[in-house]
Amino acid sequence: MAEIKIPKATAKRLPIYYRYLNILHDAEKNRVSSTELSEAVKVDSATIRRDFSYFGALGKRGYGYDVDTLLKFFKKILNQDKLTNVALIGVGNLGNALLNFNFHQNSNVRISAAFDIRPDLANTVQSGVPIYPMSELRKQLEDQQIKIVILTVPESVAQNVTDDAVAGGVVGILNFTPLRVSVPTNVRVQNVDLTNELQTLIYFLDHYNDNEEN
Ligand SMILES: NC(=O)c1ccc[n+]([C@@H]2O[C@H](COP(=O)([O-])OP(=O)(O)OC[C@H]3O[C@@H](n4cnc5c(N)ncnc54)[C@H](O)[C@@H]3O)[C@@H](O)[C@H]2O)c1
Repeated sequence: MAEIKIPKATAKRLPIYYRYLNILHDAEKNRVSSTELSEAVKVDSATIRRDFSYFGALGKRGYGYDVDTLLKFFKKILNQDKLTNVALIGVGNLGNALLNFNFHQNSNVRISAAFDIRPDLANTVQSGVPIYPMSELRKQLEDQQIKIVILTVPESVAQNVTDDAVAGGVVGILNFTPLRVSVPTNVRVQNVDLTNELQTLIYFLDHYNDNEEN
């Protein structure tokens, strides 16, 4: 399962499919056609069929896709059957908001540790998450086997903090800072930029008058 290589665009759509399949499952639906799925998740059905084809012949002509089979499959591929602990570095405005937002309710991801340089924050608990001083970063990452961090520190320290996290064994970074951090090739960085997202939204509203994915 882990060896399946899928295009990035397909990988991005997997959580969307997964969420909708859960809704179907809760509604006790046994099967779904690519057309139905297409209308629900707003991805055209040819794309859905192509996406699913990367995983082998999962659908049957005239029957559609078996919801439970798909669900099991996606659960496995998205690692939803195991809890992933992530750490957050930088407990400021944005960091606090993310700590407050309980990821665990909707997914199997949980922020299990947070770090900050502010001495008054160290050894406190915010939104149920323990805050550690930066001096404990490596030890905690290693002890808790955390491989993913959310980066919400000021831009000026983002590279240094990234280097420390990578030295602690981190292989995935959700980067909220404006800096495009440099990492070794085995580390993956996902940048989140709300300004970009807003600009993309405005672009699509200006250029397309329906909400089909183009
Ligand atoms: N991607 C987005 O859409 C988006 C939106 C808002 C903010 N941001 C970015 O997120 C980051 C945080 O923004 P904010 O408003 O929460 O800032 P903030 O100043 O409120 O918080 C930053 C926190 O990082 C801590 N910190 C500073 N240096 C550190 C270090 N070396 N190690 C560990 N912790 C350290 C500070 O003590 C503070 O608690 C900034 O880089 C900002 O540009 C991104």
